[in-house]
Amino acid sequence: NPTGAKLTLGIAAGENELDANPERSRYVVDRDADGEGTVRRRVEVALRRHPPVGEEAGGAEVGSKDGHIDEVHQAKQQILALERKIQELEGRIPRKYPDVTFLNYKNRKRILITGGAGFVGSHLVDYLMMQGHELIVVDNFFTGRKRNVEHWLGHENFELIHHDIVNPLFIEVDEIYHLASPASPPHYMYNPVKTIKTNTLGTINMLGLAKRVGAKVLIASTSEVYGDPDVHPQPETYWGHVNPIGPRACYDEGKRVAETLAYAYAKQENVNVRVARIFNTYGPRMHMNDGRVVSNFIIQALQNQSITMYGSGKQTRSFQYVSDLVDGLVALMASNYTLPVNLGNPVERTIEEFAVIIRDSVGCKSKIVELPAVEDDPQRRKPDIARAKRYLDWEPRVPLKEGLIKTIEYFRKELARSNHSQRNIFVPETTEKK
Ligand SMILES: O=c1ccn([C@@H]2O[C@H](COP(=O)(O)OP(=O)(O)O[C@H]3OC[C@@H](O)[C@H](O)[C@H]3O)[C@@H](O)[C@H]2O)c(=O)[nH]1
Repeated sequence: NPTGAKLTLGIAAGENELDANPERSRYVVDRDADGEGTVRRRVEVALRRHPPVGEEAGGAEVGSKDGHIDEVHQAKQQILALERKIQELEGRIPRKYPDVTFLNYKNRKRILITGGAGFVGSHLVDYLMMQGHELIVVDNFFTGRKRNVEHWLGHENFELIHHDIVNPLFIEVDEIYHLASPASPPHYMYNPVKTIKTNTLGTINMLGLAKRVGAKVLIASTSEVYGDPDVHPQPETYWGHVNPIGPRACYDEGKRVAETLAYAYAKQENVNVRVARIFNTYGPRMHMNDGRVVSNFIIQALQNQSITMYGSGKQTRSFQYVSDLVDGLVALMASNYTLPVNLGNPVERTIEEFAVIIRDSVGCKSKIVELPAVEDDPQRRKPDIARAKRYLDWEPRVPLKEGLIKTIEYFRKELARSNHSQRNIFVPETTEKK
């Protein structure tokens, strides 16, 4: 609560009046009179009808003193529950924003981040906000969540717009980080047409906006443009090996078109573009139901469930921690380098090794089970990051073990939170074949 005003619990019918209230008592939770009235919640608590003494013939029992005590006790319990809820809500409203750097008008940029409420986007928001820039976050909340950016809500440098970039957007900005798109295979395969639209129409809209207002635009592409690669590790000069009609094509080909569009706008319309090919990334704020290997394995391990390996587990990936990616994105935007740049951690591991690392890091006894392989699953993946090193002076700094500790801690809290609010076992989304 930025104003410092206290939330208070007001009781429309005070405790002493409960006896006299025949129908319901209404509890109104409101702020102190701070003039804002922004948080206002009403909770109606249905009470058992308590007729005034003597209302019912021979009803001495109903209106008895014991009945009374019951109801007062019940009401007290409900008040306690409400008070706990208020404490929880108060905790969620930041009392104070992090201290952002002050930038003067000349150095402060207006920056649009599409998908800014998502996993990667929200970390980038934090970084750029701390640097003192003005941020406009656009998200359709398909996979993004308000929770990821709620700590900035109300800040004078921050704006959140619920908008789907498949539709045009007319705003004035200096830079655009175009991150919007589902990125987890089960999510992007869930609605392939929407995934293609986001990466084609959405990208056209962002490039059109960049052209109109003269903004620099960074397109978030992916290691998936290399498909199931027959060159290893993958340099940016490799053209890839993608099945254009397979289940992953909506994303792989969508991102390939996004890159093609970027360079077409650069050539024809002089738009200043940057293209980041992002390799597998993990960290806090991944959705529990993300469905990618990091979140699935950690959640399974934390619950002592079997760790689900798709196929033999001999396929490889290279995992980068999200803060390294954010550094790379910012460095790329700031650079003069316009060709695609791989951003990923080149330490490669098999998925089986990865399962063991997670199990050991969590310290559980989960079995590692083999499920049917995923169609068109890339078999080897490792970025060649020579270009990023040379032109951005960038390379990942966070070792896997260190990043995993933070990520496991995050998922531990997420699980506690979800168990508290609903069920006991959380089953991560998997592409397990039935
Ligand atoms: O529960 C699981 C989930 C996944 N896996 C396997 O783990 C590997 C990694 O799978 P993920 O779903 O995490 O991610 P993928 O590498 O397939 O795709 C990712 O590539 C890079 C990014 O652009 C995207 O975030 C995403 O498309 C795959 O071989 C997959 O089959 C499992 O063995 N078990």
